[in-house]
Amino acid sequence: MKPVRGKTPKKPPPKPPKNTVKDPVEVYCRLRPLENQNDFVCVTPLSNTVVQLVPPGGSLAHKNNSKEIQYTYRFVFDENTSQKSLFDNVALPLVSDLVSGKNGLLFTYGITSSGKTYTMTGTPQDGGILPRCLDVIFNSIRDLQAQRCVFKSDKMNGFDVQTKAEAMVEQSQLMTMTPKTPRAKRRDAEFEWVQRIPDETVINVVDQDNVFSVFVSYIEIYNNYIYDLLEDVPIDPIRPKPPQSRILREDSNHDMYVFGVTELEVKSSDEAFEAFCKGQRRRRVAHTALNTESSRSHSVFNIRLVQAPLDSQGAEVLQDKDQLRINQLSLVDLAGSERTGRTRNTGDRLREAGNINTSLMALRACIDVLRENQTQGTNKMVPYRETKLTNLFKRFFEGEGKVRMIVCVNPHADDYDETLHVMRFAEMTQEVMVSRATPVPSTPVSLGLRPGRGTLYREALRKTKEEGGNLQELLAPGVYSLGPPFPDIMNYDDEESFESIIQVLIDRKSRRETLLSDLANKQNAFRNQIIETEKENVGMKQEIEILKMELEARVQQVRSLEGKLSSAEHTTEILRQKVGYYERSKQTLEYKLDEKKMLLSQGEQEKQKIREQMEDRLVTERGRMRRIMERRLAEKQAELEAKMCLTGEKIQQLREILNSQEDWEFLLGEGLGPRLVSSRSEPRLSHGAAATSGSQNTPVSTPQLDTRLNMEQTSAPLKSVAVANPRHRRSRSSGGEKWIDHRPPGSLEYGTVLQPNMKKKKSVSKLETKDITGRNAAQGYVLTHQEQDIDGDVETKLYKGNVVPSSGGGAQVIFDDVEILKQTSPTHPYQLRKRSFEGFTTEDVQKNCAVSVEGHKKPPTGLISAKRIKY
Ligand SMILES: Nc1ncnc2c1ncn2[C@@H]1O[C@H](COP(=O)(O)OP(=O)(O)OP(=O)(O)O)[C@@H](O)[C@H]1O
Repeated sequence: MKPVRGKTPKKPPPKPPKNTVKDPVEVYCRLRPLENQNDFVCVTPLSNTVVQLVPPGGSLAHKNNSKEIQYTYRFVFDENTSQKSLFDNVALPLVSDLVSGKNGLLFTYGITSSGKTYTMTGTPQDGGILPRCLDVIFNSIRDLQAQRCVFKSDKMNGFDVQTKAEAMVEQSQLMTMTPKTPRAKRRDAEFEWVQRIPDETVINVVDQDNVFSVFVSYIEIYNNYIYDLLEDVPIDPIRPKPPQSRILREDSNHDMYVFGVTELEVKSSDEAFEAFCKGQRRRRVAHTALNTESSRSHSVFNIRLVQAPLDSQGAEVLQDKDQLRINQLSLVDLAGSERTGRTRNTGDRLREAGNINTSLMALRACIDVLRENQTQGTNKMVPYRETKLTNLFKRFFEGEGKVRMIVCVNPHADDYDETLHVMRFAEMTQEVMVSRATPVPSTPVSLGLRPGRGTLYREALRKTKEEGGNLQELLAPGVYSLGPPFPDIMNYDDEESFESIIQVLIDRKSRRETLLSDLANKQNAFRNQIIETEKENVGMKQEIEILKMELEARVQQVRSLEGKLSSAEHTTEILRQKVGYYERSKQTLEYKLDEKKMLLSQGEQEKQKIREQMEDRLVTERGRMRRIMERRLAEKQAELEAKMCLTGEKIQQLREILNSQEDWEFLLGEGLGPRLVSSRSEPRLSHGAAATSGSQNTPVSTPQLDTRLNMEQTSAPLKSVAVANPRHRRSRSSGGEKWIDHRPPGSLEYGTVLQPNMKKKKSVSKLETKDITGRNAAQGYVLTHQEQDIDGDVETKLYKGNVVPSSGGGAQVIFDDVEILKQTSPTHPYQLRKRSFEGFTTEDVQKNCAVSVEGHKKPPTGLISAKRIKY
């Protein structure tokens, strides 16, 4: 049968369903020893699983009064833990898984100088996890390694399988393509590594019917760029250029891989470690040349183990690509997790630190979402795509296998704040669950390959070698043949030939019997196995039925939830539209409000302007008024002073008259007639000339009211003016008294019954001296005064007084009553408004009357302007 070639294009077999059993991410804590034993520590292990953080004075937490915090991990390794012990506990199970066909991820995490690199790489004297992993892998697959180039990368993260002959051709091509150059003198550090003490551990679970090949790749993620550290392109230290970065691609299994990365097939741990050293060297040179810092990058060392079953004879690898098993152990040394603020970086360093943080933050974010999805049943998208690092890790978190993390801690008190973040994140990481790898038999039963064939073959090979047998013979027929080929029989008569044929047949018969009995045993075993499998099958079927029912119920539940979700989405959409509408309305209103505010402020400004103008005008007006008033005041003062001067002069004259003790009769005897004196400009003892002009100038329609009629002898000297004597006052009620009814020309008839009671009267339009002096003098006097009031009505005032003769022959009228007649309507044309004397409404009348009514102690009842009347 022609073997199936690895290059044959074939559809990959469907992936087996993912294992539902899940294990948490295992987190281990390692404390490194202090550099200076006298330094303060902030981290102390309390037990194998618990570690305690105590905030030192000066830390943020201490300022916030935080207390000590305890974190629990799968195991806590104190500062005395050896590299070997750590490896055995943490990494060895991952190596064991790898050779059993399972994936694994191990990463170290912590702040700078916490011992990540020490844990991962270690020292030549005491290797870390990486060299030990390589040692143990090769210790375990030592004799089971495939010939070089039997497995050949298909450049798409997979492998093809080649025959031995093809592999040989490939090898020779490789050798010619990469001629061996004389190795440069090893540096001391590398030489030390060559002399390292390897780990002797061997894993015994390795399938002896398989062959193995180990491939390693080494990449660095720096500023979110991936660099191939095993690439054979020299770096020019004089004119350094950044190396070519690599991209990530997805393979046919939807796993991410670094496209075009150099993957070296290594046949020993030394060779593998040399590749690692080469990568380290390249990393160092690149970082030195570009003046960057290697501890700020993440380094990923991938070990891929390819295994395939041996063919039925146990001699060669089965030429079936589908039977290849490719598993990976990734060892990751993450960059320091310190934050930018603490390191006070600038420029490129800041960007670098930012990128470290970005990828570490992205890792945290992925872990947070994973936790949430797993613990709360949500289905949020995990942001693996955020960074290259998380994208590479996706296959481990989403696929099957083990994920382990070593959180490295420097217990130094100065690092407390950063360490706190690291430990908190590490503890949370433990809540993430990863599917356990499904146990898959290394050689499928369907292939009908006999277990142990590899061992048998190798044993036969060893024996043949030892016994000096024909190796070719052993290799040619295979271990399960019935024996060596029939001898060539040239002559059938030859006895010896028959003998040898008989011997061969006997051997074959006995071998056949052995094989038959072996077959019968195998059949029995196989039958039993089938029965067992059948039983399991029945159980599984029942289980499947139950699961189906559960699934159906879940599907219903999902449908109902989907319905709710869609209605919620609908509601959300409506609400979103409403919010949009309100937002727009708000904007419009805000715009209007702004406009109003603007108008308001303009109005305010105008108001302010007007106010200022008015204030200016007021000030001007006040000034103007003040000037007018001052001028008037000055005029009045001057007038008053003039009056005062005149009054003083008159008083002086009066005093002189009084002092002269002349007889008043003498004055009357002079024959001087009385005359009407204007009271407006005259004092009580008026000057003759002034009195005459005052009486003549009074108009009829708006007469200037005289409240006193002082009838004096016109030619009398000034000193002859009489003083009113109240004792001389006569009563008007005496029925026989004679009245002078003085109506100035132009007076209107008032034709009412409300006439003053005057039996004897003499009507005059102009008062003569003789009317009130002498023997025929009247005793009463009535002055009719008419004027228009503010309502437009005619108001008639009848001023009544008594004529009192004065001692000098003159006479004086003393007013004691006024009647006011007012025409209010056509039917009652007149109405007596005031019956009794109520005082006088004009200032002049009051003034003169005040003198005339001297002697009254009280004003008459109903006096209108009592205060203005002097007694
Ligand atoms: N467990 C340990 N025992 C002894 N020495 C240790 C241990 N851990 C770390 N060291 C020492 O501490 C120093 C810093 O360690 P290391 O370089 O591994 O830190 P790191 O976390 O990798 O730092 P970076 O992030 O800068 O790469 C080294 O000199 C290392 O030898």
